[in-house]
Formats: sequence, C-alpha cells, structure tokens
Amino acid sequence: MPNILKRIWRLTWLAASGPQAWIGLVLFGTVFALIFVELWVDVQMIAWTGRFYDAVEQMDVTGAVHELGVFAVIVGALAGINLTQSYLRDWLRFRWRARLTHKTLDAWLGGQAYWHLRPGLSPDAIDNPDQRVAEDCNRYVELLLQETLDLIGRIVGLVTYIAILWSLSDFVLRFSLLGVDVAVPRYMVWLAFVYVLVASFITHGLGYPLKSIFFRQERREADFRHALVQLRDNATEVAQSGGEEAERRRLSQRFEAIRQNWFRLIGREFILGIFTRPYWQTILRVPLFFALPAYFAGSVTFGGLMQLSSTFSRVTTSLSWFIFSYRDLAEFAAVAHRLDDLFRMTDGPEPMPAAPCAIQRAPSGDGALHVRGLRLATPDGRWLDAVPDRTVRRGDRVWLAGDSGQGKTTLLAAVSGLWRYGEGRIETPKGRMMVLPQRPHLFSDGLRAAACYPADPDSIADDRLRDVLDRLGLSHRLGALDADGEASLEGLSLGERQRLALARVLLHRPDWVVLDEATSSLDAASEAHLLAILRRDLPDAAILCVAHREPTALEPTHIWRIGAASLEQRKSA
Ligand SMILES: Nc1ncnc2c1ncn2[C@@H]1O[C@H](COP(=O)(O)OP(=O)(O)OP(=O)(O)O)[C@@H](O)[C@H]1O
Repeated sequence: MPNILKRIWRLTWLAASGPQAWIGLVLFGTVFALIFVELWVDVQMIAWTGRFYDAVEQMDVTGAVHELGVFAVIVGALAGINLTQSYLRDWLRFRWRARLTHKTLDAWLGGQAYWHLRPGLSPDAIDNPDQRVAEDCNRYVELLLQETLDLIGRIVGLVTYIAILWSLSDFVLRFSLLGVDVAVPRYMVWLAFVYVLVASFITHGLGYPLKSIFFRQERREADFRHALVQLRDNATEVAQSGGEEAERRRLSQRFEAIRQNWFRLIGREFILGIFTRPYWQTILRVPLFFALPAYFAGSVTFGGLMQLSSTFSRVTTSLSWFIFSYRDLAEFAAVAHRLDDLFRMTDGPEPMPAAPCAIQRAPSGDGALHVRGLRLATPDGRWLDAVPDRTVRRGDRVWLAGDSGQGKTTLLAAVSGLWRYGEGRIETPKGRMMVLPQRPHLFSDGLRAAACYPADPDSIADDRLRDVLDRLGLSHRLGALDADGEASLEGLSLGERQRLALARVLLHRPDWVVLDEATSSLDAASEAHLLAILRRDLPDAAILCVAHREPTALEPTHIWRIGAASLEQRKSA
C-alpha cells in the first residue's frame, strides 16, 4: 500500500508541477470549491424532502405546490454546478495529461533510454512503451481526478451527512438479546458504519486479484497492437513471402492471450458484482426498513422518516466509495505501477547482469578518435575478438573491414557512445557525428522531412535541398517533395532510401561520418559516384565506412580490420 501511494505521489507531482502550474491548481481549487457548493445545495434537498412529505401527509396542497417550485430551483442549481464542474475538470485533465506526457517523453528520449531499454539489451527492457506514453498518461490523469475529487467529495459529504443523521436519529433502539435488554441510542448512525465496514471487507476479499489482471490486460492489448504495427511496417516482405498465414497465426496467438485474460477479468468482475450489485440496489432501500421501528414507535413523522432514509442512504453511499470504486481503483493502481516503472527504469537503465560494463570513455585531448585495448562483449556476456587499437583523425577515410558477425556494427555503437558492454578505452573527439545504417528508417512526415532529418525542414533552404537531392540521383522524386506524409515516400527502393540518407550527410556536413553498409544496395557505379561526392564535399570530415567490399571510390586512407584474422594495414600514411 505505501508503495502505491508513493508511486501516485511521484506521478501526480510530475503532472501538476512545472511552468504555469498555478493554472492547474486554480482549476483544481475551483472544482474542489464546487464540491462544497454542490453539497450545500444537496443539504437543501434533504431539508426539502422533509418539508415536501410532511405537506403531502397533511394534505397541504398549497405547501406541496410551493415545494415543487423549490424543487425545480434546486435541481436547476445542481445541474449548473455539475456541468461547470465537469467542464473545468476536463480542462484540468488535459493540462495535467499534457504535462505528464511531456515528462514521460523526456524520460524516454533523454539518456537514450528508448535504445537501452530494448529487449535483450537491459534486464529492465520495457514492454510496449508507446502505450505507456500515449494511453497510460491519459488514463492515469483521468482516474486520478475522478478518484481524488470523488474521495474528497465523499469525505466532505460524509461529515455533513453524519451530522444531519446524528441530529435526525435522536431516538433509541431497544431489543432483547439472550435475555439481556439492549438499548442503542442513535442506532441509525452506528448501523451505517457497521453496514459499510462489513461490505468493504467482503469487497476487498472478492476483488483483490483485479489489479494484476488489469495490468496483464493492458500489456496484452498493447502486444496485439504492436504486432499489427509490425505487419504494416513489413507489409512488402510479408506479402512477397506469402506470410499471411504466419501473420494470422502470430496475431491470433496474441489475440488469444487477450481473450484468456479478458475472461479472467470479467469472471473476477462478475464475482465482485455478485456482491456489489445487490449491495447497490439495497443501499437506497434498506435505510427505510431500518428506520421503520422508529416510525412505528412514533418517534418520527412520515416526512422525518423519508428524511432519515435519504440521509442514511447518503451516508452509506459516501462510506461505500471504496466498494463502488474498487474496479477503478484497481485499474488506477495498475496504470500507476506501469507508468512509475517507466520513470524508474529510464532513470539509468540497468545493464545486463552477465555482461561486463568496463568501457572507459573520455573526451579526446587532440581532436582525434582513440580506441585502446578495446574488447566488446554481447549483452549475454560473450566476448567478441579484441579490436585493434586505432586513432582516427579528421580527414581520415577508414574502411572498417571484417567478416560477418565479427562486431563492426557493435564497434560503431560503442564509438557513438551507445554500446556499454566490454572493456577498454575510447576517447571521442568533439564535433558532430552522423551514423547511416544499412536500412535507413524514414518517418512518415514526408520526403522533405526525411531528407532534412533530424533538422527542422524549415531550417534548410529549398534550393540547397533540391540541389543535393538532384546530385544524389533523386531528381525524379522532387515533384513529391512537398506531398503529404507517407505517400511521398511510397515505393522508394532501398537504394533510393540510401541516397536519401546520404543527402542528410551532405546537408548537415558533420565532422564524423559513419557509414554502416550504407551504400550496400547501390550498383557499383552509383556507389562509386556517391562516395566520390561525399569525399569531395566533406574533405575535412573523418569517414568510417563499414563494407564487405573495399570502397575504392572513397580512397580509404586506412583499413581497420576487426575479428579473428584482424590485421591492421596502413594503406597510405
Ligand atoms: N543485442 C544483442 N544481443 C546478443 N548478441 C548480439 C546483440 N547485438 C549484437 N550481438 C552479437 O554480436 C556479434 C557482432 O554483431 P555485429 O552486428 O556487430 O556484427 P557485424 O560485424 O556488424 O556483422 P555484419 O557484417 O553481418 O553486419 C554477433 O555475433 C551478434 O549476434
């Protein structure tokens, strides 16, 4: 329990703090104040109940008609308060959701947690982070406001209603138990507490597994959505390999997991409902029966009986908040757990326990990249062959060679600061580094954004962009430069994607260019042409090129061969 409260406190602080936090607090304060106004109007309704039924009992037509007018005013006021409260509450909900979402994005993107927390790279790998950012933030704030405002309203209401019930039930219940005469003064008040206490215990006993079932349900729903996104991302490969059946199997398996947990969920809700539904039905009627002895004894009038009954219902409804909110509270706890986990794990992702994490990093003193005594390991603790020592200076063009699986990509990840498993020393120079992978990913914001990535497309002059794309052999796509979204990228071949990625290098002119088989899909003549452009346009940049064939057009100044048969060769001084 204290853990859940700590989680809720941390997340709520994140959502409610920050610049212009006062707007959120004013909104919360107003909604809070409206709870009191609503309560005051409701108390008028209780008083009205007594007056109206007394008028009915006394056949006082004028009095009853007058009370009907009062009733209309009270109901109108309640509707106005409710409407204002719900508008302000929704406004506040979005404010806090926005703040929590931005904080979640900061945690996810900052420190490159989105890279480190992938399955296989950290024991803390997070399942479906996209759902946590998009949905959990929304649901958390929704449930937070719903439950806290409800709870506050109930507590304030409870105090008021108990006071009224106390003053109304100033009569004694007398009965005989095992020959002993028992007298319970103000028995309606005590009865309300006993009634709800017993019901709360039963509710918790029946509903406690709900939190973990909700947790599992959210994960499985997200897994299913993720599988559908994967199908969309790999549509061509699936279609060409006739993978529809395999996809259906994969999707059906994930859906089956949803189904199984869903039935666990509704089964548990059913069991809980067996108790809470009848309880909800009786809570409004039973008070009348409890108060009947007092009525028959002549201690209260008919109006007083109705007043007593409606106050008792209000007290027990307020006290029963826990029972009626059990399902939502269980969901709230599950969402808070998931979101808080994300913050905890992104705050310094744990390394894999079996893998050594002894790579020392330091800024280079002479503007060159130095790799000394480096030996990389996989996350499961397998050592790769030692990497030969190497210094790479600005203007160097290095062919990084080695057999498949020897660790070239891993070395580049270590050099760029991502890979942490291994030992040795890497001194990295200042300056901008750009890494181009074999399959450049293009986001769906369109051709212009893809070419300018990661810069803002508006920051790059149109003429310059067109000139670069033209020189890289993409002039035939220039017509789609400003077309919307994914359509402008549709049908780009892998070779064209690689050209587009090279355009990013020419536009950004980094000091360090790393090409990880980034031209492997081009024919030899095109590859030579593009590498020559790169070499001429960026004469001062250091270029590290991973390729299985020697990139002769780059005129490498060094070969850095890694793997078992590593043999460092110096081609030219
Ligand atoms: N996340 C990971 N978990 C486990 N093993 C990994 C992981 N990443 C890389 N490896 C292993 O590390 C070794 C080096 O992989 P790497 O991708 O660096 O090789 P490479 O030389 O770039 O290969 P290729 O030329 O085929 O691209 C491989 O045996 C690979 O299976």
